Amino acid sequence: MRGVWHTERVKSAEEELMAVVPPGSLMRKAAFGVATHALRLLSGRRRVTLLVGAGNNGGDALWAGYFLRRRGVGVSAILLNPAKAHAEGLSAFRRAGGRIVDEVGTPDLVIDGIVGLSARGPLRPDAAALVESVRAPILAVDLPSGIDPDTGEISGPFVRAHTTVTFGCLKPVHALADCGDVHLVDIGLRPTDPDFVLLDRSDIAWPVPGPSDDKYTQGVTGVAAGSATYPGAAVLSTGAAVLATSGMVRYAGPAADAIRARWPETICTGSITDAGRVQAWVVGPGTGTGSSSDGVLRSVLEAGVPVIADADAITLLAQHPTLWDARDPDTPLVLTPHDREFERLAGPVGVDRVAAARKAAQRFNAVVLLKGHRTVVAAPDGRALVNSATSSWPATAGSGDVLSGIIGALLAGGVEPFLAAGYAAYAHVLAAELAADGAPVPASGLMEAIPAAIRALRRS
Ligand SMILES: NC(=O)C1=CN([C@@H]2O[C@H](COP(=O)(O)OP(=O)(O)OC[C@H]3O[C@@H](n4cnc5c(N)ncnc54)[C@H](O)[C@@H]3O)[C@@H](O)[C@H]2O)[C@@H](O)CC1
Ligand SMILES: [K+]
Repeated sequence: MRGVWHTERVKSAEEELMAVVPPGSLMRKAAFGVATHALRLLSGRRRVTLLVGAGNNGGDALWAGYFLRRRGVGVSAILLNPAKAHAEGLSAFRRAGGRIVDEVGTPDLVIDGIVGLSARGPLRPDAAALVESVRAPILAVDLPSGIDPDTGEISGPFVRAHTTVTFGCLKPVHALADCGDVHLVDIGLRPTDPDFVLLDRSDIAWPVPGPSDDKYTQGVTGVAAGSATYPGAAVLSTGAAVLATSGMVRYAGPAADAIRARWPETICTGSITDAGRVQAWVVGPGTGTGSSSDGVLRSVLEAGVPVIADADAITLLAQHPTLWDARDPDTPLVLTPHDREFERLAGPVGVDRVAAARKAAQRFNAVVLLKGHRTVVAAPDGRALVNSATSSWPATAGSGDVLSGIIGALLAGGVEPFLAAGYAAYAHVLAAELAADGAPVPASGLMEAIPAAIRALRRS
């Protein structure tokens, strides 16, 4: 599990550290890390251009230029604001034989030291024009300039980085925006209590049966999904639950025939009232928002077991707030909105997706999984994680139905709701990657790759 810290917290941790280390040493450590990664990217080629802004980010770039010069690399620097360029960095760079130029030229690598942690908003026109003229790969110092450090928002021209070299700890931009390959350089910073986390494969403890388990003890997943119009949503959600657990899956709803035909191991009933006992309910995919769906959602919320409410269930909760009263406040609930569903429920997502999910999680006393290329999971107790897609293949019809089934299986297996949502998001992305293998994949293919994804997770 890797932590991510907001820039204000990073800056105060840096200030504390700077007070006890020799002046300038942090910047030189950071810059040495930049130069090391630049040499790797250059792999023998020898021309670098630095884009140098007015702050310490530019200072890092100039010191990196100094270290590169000492390794015999030809380094030129464009000073965006010559009067405010970092004084020590600039004199070291000049001493080492670095040149000040006006144009990017044709280097093998460009180092972006335009702005770092203190920047807000897109690149200004002069910087944007320079970046536009770059043809070489760009190594960003700390973060790609023009992208908001705390939210990853892109609101105008920005740097497309091949690689980002950052210092001390990860900041939100590294989890929420495309920074290329991200490398972390240790400068001695040791912040605690991250603002949110990123899960690694090795963090995921998928529930597996033990010698004394039977089909019931592993948790029975109930699925209340699908309709005459959308039986496929039920097939995908139920199938995902079947493949994500070796416990039992019960289906209740109007798509029972389709489920029986595709998933013979499922216990099917037409109605939620005679579904039997389950340890978690999945509700919402493809149910529609009519009065019978409203009744089903009410019954599920009253059942007193963990619930994952997806798709139409979210719209129903937004349309009929009295439905919330059906839920015992202690009943764990996971909501899995995409942006439009989120807006119906809690207002516009806005630019800070983590803050939006966190606020909604507190308001609804539920785990909120906000879907996207970067999926955010937030818990009512303030915990949050971000799970990045490795491609956009999961953005396909029915993909969300599959995700809901995986979450349901994990909830039924006793995984706590925040981690159930996080593990499911991770496995979902991995299944999509394995199934796609470079070509479009339908949601049914993604679903069929769930066992391969779990196998890969358990091997790591
Ligand atoms: N504080 C520390 O201990 C360390 C800081 N380091 C570096 O210092 C950076 C932070 O430095 P600073 O706080 O000086 O700030 P920045 O280098 O992020 O730049 C701030 C400057 O850019 C201007 N600016 C803000 N938004 C802009 C925009 N959109 N376009 C153009 N200019 C803009 C500001 O007016 C200010 O002059 C980090 O990102 C990192 O690279 C590293 O040297 C490691 C140690
Ligand atoms: K930068």
